[in-house]
Amino acid sequence: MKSIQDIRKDFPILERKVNGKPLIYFDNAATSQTPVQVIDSVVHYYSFLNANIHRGVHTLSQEATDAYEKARIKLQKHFNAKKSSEIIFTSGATQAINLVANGYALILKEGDEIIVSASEHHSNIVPWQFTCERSGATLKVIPMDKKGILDLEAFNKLLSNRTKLVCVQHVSNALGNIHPIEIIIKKAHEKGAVVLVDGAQSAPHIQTDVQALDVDFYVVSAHKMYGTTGVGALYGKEELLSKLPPYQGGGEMIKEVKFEGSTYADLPHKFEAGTPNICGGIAFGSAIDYIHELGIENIANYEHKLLEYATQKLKMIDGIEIYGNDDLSKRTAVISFNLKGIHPYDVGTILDKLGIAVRTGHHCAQPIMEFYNIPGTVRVSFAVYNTFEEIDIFIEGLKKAQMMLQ
Ligand SMILES: Cc1ncc(COP(=O)(O)O)c(CN[C@@H]2CONC2=O)c1O
Repeated sequence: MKSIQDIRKDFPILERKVNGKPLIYFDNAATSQTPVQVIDSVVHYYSFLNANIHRGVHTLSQEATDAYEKARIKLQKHFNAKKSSEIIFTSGATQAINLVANGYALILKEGDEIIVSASEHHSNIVPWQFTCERSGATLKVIPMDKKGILDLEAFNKLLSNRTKLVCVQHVSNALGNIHPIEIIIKKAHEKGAVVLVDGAQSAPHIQTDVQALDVDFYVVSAHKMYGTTGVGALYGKEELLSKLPPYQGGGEMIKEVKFEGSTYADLPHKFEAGTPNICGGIAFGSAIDYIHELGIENIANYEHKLLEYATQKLKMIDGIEIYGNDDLSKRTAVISFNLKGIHPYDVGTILDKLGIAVRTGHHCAQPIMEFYNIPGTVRVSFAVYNTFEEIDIFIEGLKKAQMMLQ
């Protein structure tokens, strides 16, 4: 992998100052920054390719279609899907989950059960509550321990022939814990249940092979993996997507429209109603190229070093409480913590004055905050362009905040 200094040159935003200080961007779990390779892809699209896709007779439309479908193939290869038609472009992980949840709202019935985990992001809880409200199915929750580790014994007891869906995150956005989805998928399949894995926080750091995992649905957001906002993808097994009713009607997704009734397009278009985020999809392909240029293993190994270094420095601060798995080998580079007697929001506000961007609050994981009986946490999350020196500045800033706020 090229040097971190050379990688940083790929991200123009890292030249920014915030409140007169060099930006230290530690909010990568919320959204990653965008390399010039992806920015150039956006500029190129609107400078040379912009046209509506799929049915245009003119050259521009064909070129834009080719670029969009090439990006789909890049995603297929990156996630090792059997077919490119198993990759559905969405506006992000949230829409991808809602697409599946709305379909199953028409399939499930009273007495069926959906299992989620106590660690989920709201995007992988609320859509399933909709599904249950609309179908009469029941939502069950895998509990976690005080380190945020899922209780697999309890999961086994929850599983039954009533279980139709198991929907869990691969990595916790609030704690960074990596969950054992291989075991979860195996156990769920033994009971005939379908598994959706929320890959929003894992895809930027963990190479995911959907066929090896035998996962049924897997969702990602481009903006968390060096792409742009407003685009993501759903992977689904062809045999399941074929049976899933579409929840968005309109152009693109039809074969024939008659007032007496309409027929749907083949995959993937059945689930891609309307004009998609063409530019975002093409730029997503450029983001995948960027990840391959650096090597996802190299990215993860470096981020892990940052995680170890920051954890070791944080643990030396009196009055700090760090949440999540103590075994850093089972974590991505996300650290949620609190300083005794200090509200996370106040810590984040002071760090911002020092040019340091962290996230504070419940991180769209309110059940986790309720479990710990806290209003929220301070969350730092690293990416491949962060440095050990930035961590040192952050630690000094944190100590300053603690002195000011105690
Ligand atoms: C685990 C997880 N699932 C789903 C989502 C939803 O992704 P989209 O917003 O792209 O649809 C997020 C977003 N992560 C939030 C966003 O800001 N900070 C976070 O931790 C997430 O972390």
